[in-house]
Amino acid sequence: MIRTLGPNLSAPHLSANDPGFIAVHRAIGEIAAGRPVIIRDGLQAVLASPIDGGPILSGRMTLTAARAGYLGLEPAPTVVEAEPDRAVLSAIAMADAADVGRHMRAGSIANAASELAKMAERVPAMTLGSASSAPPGTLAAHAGDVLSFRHALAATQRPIASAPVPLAAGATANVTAFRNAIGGTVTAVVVGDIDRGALVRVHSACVTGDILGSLKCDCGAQLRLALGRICSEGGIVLYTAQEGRGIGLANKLRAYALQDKGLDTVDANIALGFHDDERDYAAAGNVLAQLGLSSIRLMTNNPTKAAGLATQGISVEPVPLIGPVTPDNERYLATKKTRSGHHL
Ligand SMILES: Nc1nc2c(ncn2[C@@H]2O[C@H](COP(=O)(O)OP(=O)(O)OP(=O)(O)O)[C@@H](O)[C@H]2O)c(=O)[nH]1
Repeated sequence: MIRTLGPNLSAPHLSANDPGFIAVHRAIGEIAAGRPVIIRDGLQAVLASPIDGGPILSGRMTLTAARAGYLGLEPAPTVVEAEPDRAVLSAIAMADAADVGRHMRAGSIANAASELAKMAERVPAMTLGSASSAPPGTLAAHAGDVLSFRHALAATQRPIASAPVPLAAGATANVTAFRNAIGGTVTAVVVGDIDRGALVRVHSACVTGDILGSLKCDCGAQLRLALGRICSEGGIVLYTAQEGRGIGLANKLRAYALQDKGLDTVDANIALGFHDDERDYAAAGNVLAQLGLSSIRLMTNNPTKAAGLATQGISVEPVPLIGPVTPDNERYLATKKTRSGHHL
């Protein structure tokens, strides 16, 4: 049983109506579309553009601590200075080996640039240019607001619509779409009367496993097992939009390509500049609280997930959820056990 010390009371610095929050939301859209944005901090202002899709602004590019460490540099946020060439910079940002020349420790603007790229589901490496060269109308966001954004966003989940849905797993669920201030969803699938100690699965989206039936992971099998259990015993599946452990589908497919070259699932994430797991459980905790639950039996083998929900003020008793081991997912599951500490 994982017990909490109390709800997470640290107040977000931003609220969804603040101009700073709205500016970051728009900046994420710009980066997702491959357009540069200005990032300000105090009197400083820098133009930033994603290496995977945006224009190359110069040979200066941000790297996360994870990517810097992977390249053999000090594992700290870094700015490299290289030839202003897409192939050279892309190799430094995401190839499995690359030579880095001049580099220096990154400041808050470069950190915010990498964070914006992550939130736009791009590789977290941004080329940097002079803000004075930005075309009129270029969006600007403040570095501090970028770095506070996720925390503020998690508190904005609201139920939008509900309907009964008959499930192949054997019961009719009440399905509710929760939406946050920028449209991100958590889907709550509720069967039966929910009370203290309810059986809950907080499932991270996996298009390949859940929908396509990929055999590389155990996600689809776990989802079906969890739906089967709530249909027979009552409970909740929260389907959260955290594809690829929070890096997004395109980056997960990049990670798969690196895995085919020999990296395991943890190192593939790190090679792309991400943590091995980019998820947090603030949105899921927020939705569980709105469903009136402060104490749950959580179907998971992942101690980080149980601890993540506990920091949101939910008392968690983990319940194992073991899918079949197959030749295709054997290595993936072994890595989850030995490197990510899953109880398998
Ligand atoms: N980055 C990355 N994500 C993956 C990979 N395989 C599956 N995923 C994603 O991992 C998430 C599921 O995480 P898992 O670690 O399998 O399981 P978990 O949810 O942490 O743990 P359980 O609660 O025990 O299932 C989903 O978002 C999948 O899209 C992979 O090789 N790389």
